Amino acid sequence: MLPSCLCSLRRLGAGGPQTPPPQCLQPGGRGLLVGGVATRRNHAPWAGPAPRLFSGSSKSRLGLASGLECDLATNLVGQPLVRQQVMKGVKEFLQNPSPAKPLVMSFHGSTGTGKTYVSSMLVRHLFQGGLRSPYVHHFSPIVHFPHAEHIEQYKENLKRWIQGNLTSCGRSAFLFDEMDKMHPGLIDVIMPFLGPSWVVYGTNYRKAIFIFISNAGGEQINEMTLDLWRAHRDREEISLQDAESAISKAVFENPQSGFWKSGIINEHLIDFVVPFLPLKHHHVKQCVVNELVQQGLEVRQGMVQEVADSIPYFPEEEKIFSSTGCKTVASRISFFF
Ligand SMILES: Nc1ncnc2c1ncn2[C@@H]1O[C@H](COP(=O)(O)OP(=O)(O)OP(=O)(O)O)[C@@H](O)[C@H]1O
Repeated sequence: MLPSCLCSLRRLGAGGPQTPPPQCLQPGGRGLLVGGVATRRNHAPWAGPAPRLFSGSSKSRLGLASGLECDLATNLVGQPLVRQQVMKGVKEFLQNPSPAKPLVMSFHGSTGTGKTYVSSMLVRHLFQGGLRSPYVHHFSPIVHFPHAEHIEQYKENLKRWIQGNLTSCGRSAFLFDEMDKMHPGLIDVIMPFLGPSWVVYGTNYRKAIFIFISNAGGEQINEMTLDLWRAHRDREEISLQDAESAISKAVFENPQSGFWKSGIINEHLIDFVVPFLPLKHHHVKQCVVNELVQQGLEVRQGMVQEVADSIPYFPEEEKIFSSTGCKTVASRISFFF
């Protein structure tokens, strides 16, 4: 049973106007890691309380989780397993004032299935300002770690960046996009931050959130979903265990993957491996409707059908699952409107 629909509250500013986060804000607290180099030092020791959103009771933290749950239920199309897994992780984590380890989730699936969408939804509910919050750190290999020859420097910078920001504010989130494009070996530098150890370099890192996003395992998930469809079974019947082992195998066997031979996988540091399933035609139609509503445009069924029909589907013959998920929906609407 869903909680009463509170999801519009934060979007409308239920947390009040966008007040600057009073706590955890330290000089140099916003900065960018450009080309693997922090543009501002961010290591100021900070003894203040956690950000407002995290400093309340476990009840008020669970209120944030309810908002997320509602948003996922209302806007995320065709991914009940994702909803279930993400909410399980977030609720358990927020409920516990003293978590045993950071929350580490890894999102896998083919393009346009909602990985980035869900991660930004998650941080929007948990952090005022969402992706723009100074406590949310978003890394993209192409932007932040572009040159393989600088990997040692990147490792040092990344470790210092995480350490500095977690020393300043333990309730921070770190998003690693396009893990399949990350240089193998780089990500292992953050291993000490992902485990249950109480203190690393003098700080408790158990309250952080780490999210990895990648296409790795997407083909295997699609294949498993297709097999279910051929067996006349629901795509949601995909077993989490099977999906997890297929994903682990796929990332582990790919020498291009950021997780290749990674201790993060070996040491089982990921708490939730979240498979994003390929979307069907009717899901794409729902994405079109959502997009029209969001853009304030009139929803005309004929046009919804046309946009959904214009997207490529696989397998070639039966055309069951969208090859690009809902990714191109927004850009296509202008052609048909
Ligand atoms: N399951 C979904 N439910 C609702 N909207 C979706 C879903 N999947 C994708 N979308 C829409 O498509 C857009 C692109 O999706 P998103 O960026 O999350 O894809 P992705 O899985 O991260 O893809 P990629 O692997 O290419 O980065 C989203 O901003 C959202 O509007």
